[in-house]
Amino acid sequence: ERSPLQKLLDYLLKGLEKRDPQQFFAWPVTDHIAPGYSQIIHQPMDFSTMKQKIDENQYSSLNEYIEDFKLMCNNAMVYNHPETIYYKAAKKLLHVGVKMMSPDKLKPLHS
Ligand SMILES: NC(=O)c1ccc2nc(N)sc2c1
Repeated sequence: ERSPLQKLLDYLLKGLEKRDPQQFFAWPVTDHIAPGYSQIIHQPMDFSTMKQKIDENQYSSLNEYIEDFKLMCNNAMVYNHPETIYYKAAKKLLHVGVKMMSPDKLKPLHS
C-alpha cells in the first residue's frame, strides 16, 4: 500500500517530529490554547494532519509536502509574537527542516 513517495515522506516526518520535542506542532492548534487562532490562521497545518495526508496519499510530490511543512511553521510565526517560545521553535524548525529536505541532502534518494 505504501508507495516509495509515501515511505520517503514517512521517513522525513519522523525526522521533523524529533525536532519538535515539546510537540508544539504535533496537533491542530485550538482556539482554547491559542485565543483567536482560527480568525488569524485560515490554513492551519500540523504534523498529525501531514501524517493523515501521507496515509491518504494526498501528496503527489515532495514539494507539496515541503509546502505544508513551511505553512505549518509560517502559521506559528504569524500567530505568535517573535519573543515567544512558539515563534522561536517555529523559526528553528523551519530552517532545520528546509535544510534536511534540500535537494543536495536528498539527491542520492533520487538517483
Ligand atoms: N503551533 C502554535 O502556534 C502553538 C502551539 C502551542 C501553543 N500553546 C499555546 N498556549 S499558544 C500555542 C501556539
